[in-house]
Amino acid sequence: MTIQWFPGHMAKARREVTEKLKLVDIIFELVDCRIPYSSRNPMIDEIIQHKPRLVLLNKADMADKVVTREWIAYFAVKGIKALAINSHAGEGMKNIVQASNEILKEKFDRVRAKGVKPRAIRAMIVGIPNAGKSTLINRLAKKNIAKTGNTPGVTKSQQWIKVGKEMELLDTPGILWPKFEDQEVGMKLAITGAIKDTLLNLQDLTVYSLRFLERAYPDRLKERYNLEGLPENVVEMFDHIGVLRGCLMAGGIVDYDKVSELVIREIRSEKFGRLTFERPADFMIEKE
Ligand SMILES: Nc1nc2c(ncn2[C@@H]2O[C@H](COP(=O)(O)OP(=O)(O)OP(=O)(O)O)[C@@H](O)[C@H]2O)c(=O)[nH]1
Repeated sequence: MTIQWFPGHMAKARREVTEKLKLVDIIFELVDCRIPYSSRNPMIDEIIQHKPRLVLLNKADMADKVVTREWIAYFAVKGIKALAINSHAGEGMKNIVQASNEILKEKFDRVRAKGVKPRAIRAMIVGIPNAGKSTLINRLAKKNIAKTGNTPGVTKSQQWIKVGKEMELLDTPGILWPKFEDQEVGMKLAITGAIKDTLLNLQDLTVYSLRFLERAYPDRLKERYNLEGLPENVVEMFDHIGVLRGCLMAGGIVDYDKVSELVIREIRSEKFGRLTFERPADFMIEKE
C-alpha cells in the first residue's frame, strides 16, 4: 500500500501527530541516514514546535560513515541532538534512552526537586513512510509488536510499550509526508526505496543516480564498470554499461531499461558500498 498524500490526508496526519504530541515528553524524529534532509517532513518544526526532540539517523549501516558524522555535527549546530542508529540490527538502542534522559534532565530534575519520583519518559516516533518506524519500535520493545514490511505505508493502527524501566513508547508512530514537491528530493526518496519506483521514470532515476555517483563517488563508479575515465555524455555511460553487462536487445542494441534496472539494483544492494546521497554542506542555506 502506498499512502496517497492528498491535502486531506496531510491535514489528517498532522492532526493525529498534534494530538499524540500532548501525550509525550519527547519526539523521536526518524529519518533515513542516507538522505537526512530529503527524508524529513517539510513542516516538522512547525508541527512539533517546542517539544523536545531527538533526531534518529536510521539505516546508518547503509550510509557513508564520514558524511553521517557531518550530519550529526550539522544538527548539533542547530541545537538538535542526532544519533546514528541501525534499527534492523538493533545498534544504538541504548544511546536513544541515554540521550532522551539527557535532553529531559532539566524537566525531570524539576520534578525530583519537588520530592516527586519522576515517571518513565514518554516518547513517540515520527517519520515518513519506510523510514523504519515499525522496525525501531520492535527493536525498542524487544519483541514483534508492530508490523513491518518493505513496502511504503504498512504501519497501521495505541498502547504504551515499555522500553526498560526508564521509557514508554507509543506503539503507533506518527506518519508524515515527505518533501516530494522537489524533483531532486523525489529522486532521492525513490533511490532509497521511500517511494515506489513506479512513481518515477526509471531511466530518469538512473541518469540522476549515475550523475550523483560521478560527482560524489567517481572512483567507485569507475571501478564497478571498468571505466578508465568518466564519459562526458550519460548516454555513453549507459552504452558502456549495457555492452559490459550484456543488457542488449536483438541486434546488439543496448537496452536502456535493463541498464537502468541493473544500476538501480546494484546501488540498492550496496554494490557501490555505503552511500549518502546528500551532504549537510548542500543545505547550509535552508531551502525550506
Ligand atoms: N539496512 C537497514 N534496513 C532497515 C533499518 N531499519 C529499517 N529497515 C528496513 O526498512 C524497511 C522499512 O522498515 P519499516 O519498519 O517497515 O518502516 P516504517 O517506517 O514502519 O514504514 P511505513 O509502515 O511505511 O510507515 C524494511 O525493509 C526494514 O527492514 C536499518 O536500520 N537498516
